[in-house]
Amino acid sequence: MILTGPAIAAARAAGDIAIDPYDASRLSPNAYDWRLGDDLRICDGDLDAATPTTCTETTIPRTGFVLEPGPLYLGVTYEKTGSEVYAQLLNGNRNIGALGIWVHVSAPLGHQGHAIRWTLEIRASTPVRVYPRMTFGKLAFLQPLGATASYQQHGLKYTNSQGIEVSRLYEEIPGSGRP
Ligand SMILES: O=c1ccn([C@H]2C[C@H](O)[C@@H](COP(=O)(O)OP(=O)(O)OP(=O)(O)O)O2)c(=O)[nH]1
Repeated sequence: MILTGPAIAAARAAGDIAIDPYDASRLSPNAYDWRLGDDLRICDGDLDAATPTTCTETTIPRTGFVLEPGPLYLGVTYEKTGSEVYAQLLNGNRNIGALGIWVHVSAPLGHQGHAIRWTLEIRASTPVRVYPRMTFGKLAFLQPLGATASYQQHGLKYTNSQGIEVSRLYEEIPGSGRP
């Protein structure tokens, strides 16, 4: 089941959902309108799943930053969101899709028990200028079914994520160039 906007507001008031900073006017019928954070990492060259990705870091100026087709950009949500009770689905929205922007690459799920500023894997289909703290998509909350589970308790790779993080899949690949 997906939470309605009023249900998201009520769950936040009850302490079951954290959205920081929060702005009630960003609620829509079934989601919260999240924003693009200020920082961006531009991934360098070819990527290798067995090696930590190297990136060039930048801050998106108030005058905007042009995303180009081709490079993979790692961005971050402006909001820190999380819930011990609900799972989350982070996506773009109609406005962002119509600008040819992918806000993540095949990674929409936020686990229960994981409160973070999300890492975004951003791609552009055509050159497009983006601005810090612009609305970048919709965040939905889902009522899970089954025994209680928490990402935090499982101590998975991104448990202690602080802002933008590169893929840590290299930790799983035997003989990889792990640091
Ligand atoms: O684009 C995304 C997708 C997910 N997450 C966060 C939320 C989620 O709770 C966590 C783990 O996501 P996922 O389960 O997809 O990670 P994984 O690649 O399977 O790694 P792990 O082994 O840690 O589960 O990462 C992001 O920051 N950005």
